[in-house]
Amino acid sequence: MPSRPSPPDIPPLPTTTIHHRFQTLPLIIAGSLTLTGVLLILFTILLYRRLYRNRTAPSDLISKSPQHYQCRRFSYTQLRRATNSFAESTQLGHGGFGSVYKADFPSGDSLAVKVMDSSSGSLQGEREFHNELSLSSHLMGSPYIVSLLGFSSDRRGRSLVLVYELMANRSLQDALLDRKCEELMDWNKRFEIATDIAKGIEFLHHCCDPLIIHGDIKPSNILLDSDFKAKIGDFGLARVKSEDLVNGNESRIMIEEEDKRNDVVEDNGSILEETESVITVFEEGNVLNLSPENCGISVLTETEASPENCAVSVLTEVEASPGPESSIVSRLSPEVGLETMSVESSKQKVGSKRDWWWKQDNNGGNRGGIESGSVKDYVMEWIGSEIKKERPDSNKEWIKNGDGIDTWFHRDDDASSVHEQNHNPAKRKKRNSIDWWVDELSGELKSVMGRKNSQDSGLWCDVNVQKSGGVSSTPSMRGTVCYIAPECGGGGVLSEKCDVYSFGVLLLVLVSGRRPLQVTASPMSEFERANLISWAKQLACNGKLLELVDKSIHSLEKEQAVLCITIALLCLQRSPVKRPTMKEIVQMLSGASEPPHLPFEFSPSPPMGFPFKSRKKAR
Ligand SMILES: Nc1ncnc2c1ncn2[C@@H]1O[C@H](COP(=O)(O)OP(=O)(O)OP(=O)(O)O)[C@@H](O)[C@H]1O
Repeated sequence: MPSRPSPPDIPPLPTTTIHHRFQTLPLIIAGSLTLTGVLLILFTILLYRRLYRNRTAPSDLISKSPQHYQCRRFSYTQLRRATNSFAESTQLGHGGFGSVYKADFPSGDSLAVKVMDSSSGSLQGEREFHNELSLSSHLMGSPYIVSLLGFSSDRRGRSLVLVYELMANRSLQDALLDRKCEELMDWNKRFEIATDIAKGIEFLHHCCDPLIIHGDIKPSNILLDSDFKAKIGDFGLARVKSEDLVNGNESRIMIEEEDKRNDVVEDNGSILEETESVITVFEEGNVLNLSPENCGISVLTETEASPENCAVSVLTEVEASPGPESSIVSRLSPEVGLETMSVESSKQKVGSKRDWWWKQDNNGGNRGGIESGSVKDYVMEWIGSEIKKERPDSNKEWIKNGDGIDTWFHRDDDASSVHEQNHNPAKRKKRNSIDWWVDELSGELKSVMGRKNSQDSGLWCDVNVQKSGGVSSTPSMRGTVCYIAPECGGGGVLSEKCDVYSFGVLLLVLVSGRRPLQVTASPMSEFERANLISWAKQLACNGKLLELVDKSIHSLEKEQAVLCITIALLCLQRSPVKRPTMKEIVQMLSGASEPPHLPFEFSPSPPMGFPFKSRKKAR
């Protein structure tokens, strides 16, 4: 029998191979698991970093390393030693996002050191830090700009410090309004300061490359050296002029907007209707903070409240006639009507509401600071409490009877009436004093957004509005209440004409030696003077410009003073296109061009013979 072929011999697997396979499989699995894990971790880290960067760096500036910037890097220890561990005795002042210290180095040099406050977790200080650094190289070469000399920052960006040249007399705010330095009582010095500031802004707008808009011109950002020569500082809000602005697109939009607004004004003859309000964009870290400490309403004592202080007289009137502070509140409210219109980039009208500023309260959004009630009530309550502190026995009759103050508010001897009677007899629509008082507020305060204590307490309400960093053209930039142009507040478009407006307010402050809004204890009849801008307009209409000049000034050059006020009023025109450029202003101040005429709406009728000799220099 044939034998069945035996199946081919399958060589048995070597036991080592089987063993090896059993050994490598788990290794392979473990290896791929580890690799996947590592990749996942890397991916997560990258994702986190990207998200974190987006959250913290709205401008691409922040992604740049500090080494990118051109000024010197100081070690934190070096600065700490030079400031005696940032001792209070070395503090020069403090702003919304940090304190400034005098740093004395072993070399004998003294510098100013600004420590950005990071304690609140706000990103604004960080933004300003990077903004200043990125612009510093463009700002060199002007004698009218404070030099940024260096910085210090650790790798995690927790301690951010900027180092500047030391300006021995600190800010104009401090020297003129707080310390009332004798040197500044000389008219020539004030005029020189005005001219230097104008030249500084002219440099930003017309000379430096790229052109820069400061965005926050105000006395606390004007610094004075040992000779009281002025330089512009604090470029935390500055930004490069955008292409649109360079190409004139912005002007076109503004002209169109202006034309529309003028139509409205024509319709109803009310300046209040002309006011443009804005949609407010609250950003992280910007909290409405209207605590009394932050409010710069000055209620001066009676001794301080000389007429030359242009003060509001609440106390005398409190005694003389009925009507409590609360009457002021009730009278103020209906008068402050604002048309709310978005000036976001879309230029789309998104809604309309009245009483915008006064009505904003803490009930919505991420605002904080006020527990209940409107800002108006809060501020007025504070004014009231200040008055009561001054005169605890103030007449209780006020509370029962508000007629007196009503009567006062309905006085119609204000500039509007003068103007309307002079220029437009057909439209004798009377506007009372409170209209004038609030006209400017409606423009400036609508964009109020909070920030922490600022020592720029020269303002009606020292609440610096939202600042946005970066030199990009994001529409979230803000300036400071009372100095910010109406069209720039609350996210409006920033143009160099916003700086021109702020310069106008600053010029009035410089000439009058007082804050833009100031409440004092002199006669109630002076209440209309509380708002410097509307008071200046009234005086212009009445042909009494020189009444605005600080009575403490000696060696006054009347012609120059009138020139300054006239330029200020030109700068304060609501229409940005009507405001002069900084180049024109420098020419006016230096006498290189013909002296300007008052804007039509503020000129008395018959037009005030402008008391200038021709100041134009022969070329
Ligand atoms: N280079 C400097 N030399 C001397 N003092 C300075 C200098 N820079 C700032 N100061 C003083 O420190 C104060 C605070 O300045 P800072 O720029 O921080 O805030 P501000 O301008 O007052 O307010 P904010 O920045 O909130 O608008 C100034 O008002 C000024 O008195």
